[in-house]
Amino acid sequence: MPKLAYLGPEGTFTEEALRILAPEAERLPSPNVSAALDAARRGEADGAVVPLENSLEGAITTTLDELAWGEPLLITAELLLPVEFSLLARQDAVISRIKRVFTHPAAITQCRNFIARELPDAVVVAAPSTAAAAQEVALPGSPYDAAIAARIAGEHYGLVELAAKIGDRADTVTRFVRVSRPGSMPEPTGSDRTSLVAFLTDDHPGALLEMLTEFSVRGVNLTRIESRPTGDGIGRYFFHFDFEGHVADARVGEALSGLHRICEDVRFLGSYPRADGFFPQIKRGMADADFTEAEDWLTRIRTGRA
Ligand SMILES: O=C(O)C(=O)C[C@]1(C(=O)O)C=C[C@@H](O)C=C1
Repeated sequence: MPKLAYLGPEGTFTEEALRILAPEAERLPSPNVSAALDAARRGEADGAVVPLENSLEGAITTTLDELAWGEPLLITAELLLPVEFSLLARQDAVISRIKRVFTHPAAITQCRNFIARELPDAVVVAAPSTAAAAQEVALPGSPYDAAIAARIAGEHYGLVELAAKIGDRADTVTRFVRVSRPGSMPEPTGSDRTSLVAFLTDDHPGALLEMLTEFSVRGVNLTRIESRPTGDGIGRYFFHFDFEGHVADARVGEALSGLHRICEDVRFLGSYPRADGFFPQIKRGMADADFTEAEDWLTRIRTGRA
């Protein structure tokens, strides 16, 4: 039975994602995303499940940076989880008397309208996770009056639900990934995604365009691009890419080789089945057979057999 670290404690959305991605796994709650990934790196767990992006808020930057800089980890699976938030408090609480709210920063962003409308005078404080907030609010002497978390966290920590579905949008989803130490990779399915980070050699006009061209000329469709600061000064960025296809696909392999040639460094973050099951249309001339045929043609020319 694999052991997977996750952003805990019990009752986080990440735990819900883990239960769906790996129902058989033993669960190791961690206090934050970095700790969950470190548990996987150190071998205390066989892998980890962490949030990567949200349909309303965008990238979970801690996860992006951890995957870019720390000891390499590979994404082996992804999951899209609808997220619904509740306002949770101790027994007998009333909304009008809530002055201090505790929750994860991602939840603050996703419930901005509710907070402005229903809790205009409340101070909202960032918690390590939504479930950590619920756990804290349940303590008798807690300085917080309410938590914003999943309903299940309220049930788990004995809180009452003062308001349900308080997110700004009903259709918000968070994308979670399962990661493990480099080793075996999921086989291509035809409905795959690949992730990587690329570091520029130097800053020059068209540097990003040159990287994008490596994808574009091979018909590789990007599904996410993100720039993140390198930390070396204002204006210094590296890039995260998610795109359709598997590293075993010729067009993806060629795009990766191209990036490797023009970038200072490229870190491969894994090829894995897409959660939405979408099978992309492969552009004319970009299927594996087209690459093989072109390679054979070139060999015939080079060996004087054309
Ligand atoms: O705090 C949690 O419950 C989490 O699993 C983290 C997290 C996130 O980082 O985005 C996950 C889903 C929601 O978008 C809000 C918080």
